Amino acid sequence: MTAAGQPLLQAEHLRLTFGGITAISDVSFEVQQGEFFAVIGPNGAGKTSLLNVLNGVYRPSSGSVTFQGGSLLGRKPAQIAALGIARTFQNLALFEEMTVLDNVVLGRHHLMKAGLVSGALWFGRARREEQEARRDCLPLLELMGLDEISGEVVHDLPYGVKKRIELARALAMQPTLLLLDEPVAGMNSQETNELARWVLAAKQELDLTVVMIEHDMALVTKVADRVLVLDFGEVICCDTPDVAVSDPRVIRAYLGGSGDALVDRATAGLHTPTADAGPDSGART
Ligand SMILES: Nc1ncnc2c1ncn2[C@@H]1O[C@H](COP(=O)(O)OP(=O)(O)OP(=O)(O)O)[C@@H](O)[C@H]1O
Repeated sequence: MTAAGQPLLQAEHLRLTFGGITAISDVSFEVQQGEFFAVIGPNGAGKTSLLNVLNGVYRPSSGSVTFQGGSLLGRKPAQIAALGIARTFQNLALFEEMTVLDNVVLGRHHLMKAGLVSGALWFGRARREEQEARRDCLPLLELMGLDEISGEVVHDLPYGVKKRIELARALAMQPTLLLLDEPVAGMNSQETNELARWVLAAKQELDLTVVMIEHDMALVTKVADRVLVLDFGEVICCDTPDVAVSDPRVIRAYLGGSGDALVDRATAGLHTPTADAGPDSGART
C-alpha cells in the first residue's frame, strides 16, 4: 500500500552508463497512484533503458527507485514482478504454439507455490494451483475480449490480437503498476485505436497505474495524464501532453526547428503512421 500523498513510483537522480555511453543522466520523476504516465523521446533517448531499470533488468550506476515507498534497487526482475510491477515488451514474447489461455495463465506462475518436482509431475498442489489459475484467468479473458478465442493457438491470430494477449498475460500477474514498452509499435491505425481502448478499459477496471513508452504522439496525447520527455538520457520536460508538445525543447529534440508538425500529429487523431521515420516515430532530424 502507498501512504497518503506518497507517489506510487519515484525515481531520483538515476544514472545509467554502458562503458563510455551515458544512457540515462540524472533522471528524476514521480508517478502517482492511478496515473497514466508516458515516456517519450527520440531514438536513443534512454526510454528502454529507463524501463529496464524500473523492472530490474539494469541496475543504475547511481540514484534510487522506490515503489510504494520501498527501494527496488538490487531486486531481480522476478522479485519486482512479485511486488506488483508487470511489463509488456516491444516485440511479441508469446508462445506461438500454445493457446491464448495457456499464454495468459503463464502470467500467474509467480503467484504459484508448488515446487519444481510436484509441478513437473503435475500432482497435488501443482495441479490444484494450475486449475485455480485457469479459473482465475477467465474473468480477465472476458475483460480483454479474449474469452471466445481462449482455446485457439496464438500462432494463427492477427498481430493486434496477439498484442492484446500479451497485455492480458501481464494483467494476469495482478499488477499495481503496468509498464508498457511501445505497445502499438507496428500496428495500423485501427489496431492502435483498439489496443488503446483495451488498455484504458483494463486500467479503469483493475485500478492500475500505467507507465508507457511510446513513439506515437497522437496516442500519448489521447491517453496520458503526464508525459516525461527524454533526450540524450536527460529529462527535457515532464508535464501534460498538451504542454509537452508545445515546449520548445521538445520541439527541438524531435524536429530541430519548427514544431508545427509535432503539434499537428499530436492533435490529428489517435494514430500517426510510423512506417517511415517521421518525428513521431522518434527520428532525429
Ligand atoms: N546494453 C547496452 N549496451 C550498450 N549501450 C546501450 C545498451 N542499451 C542501450 N544502450 C545505449 O544507451 C542509449 C539509450 O538507448 P535506449 O535503447 O534506452 O534508447 P531508446 O530511447 O529506448 O531508443 P529507441 O526508441 O530506439 O528504442 C543509446 O545510446 C543506446 O545505444
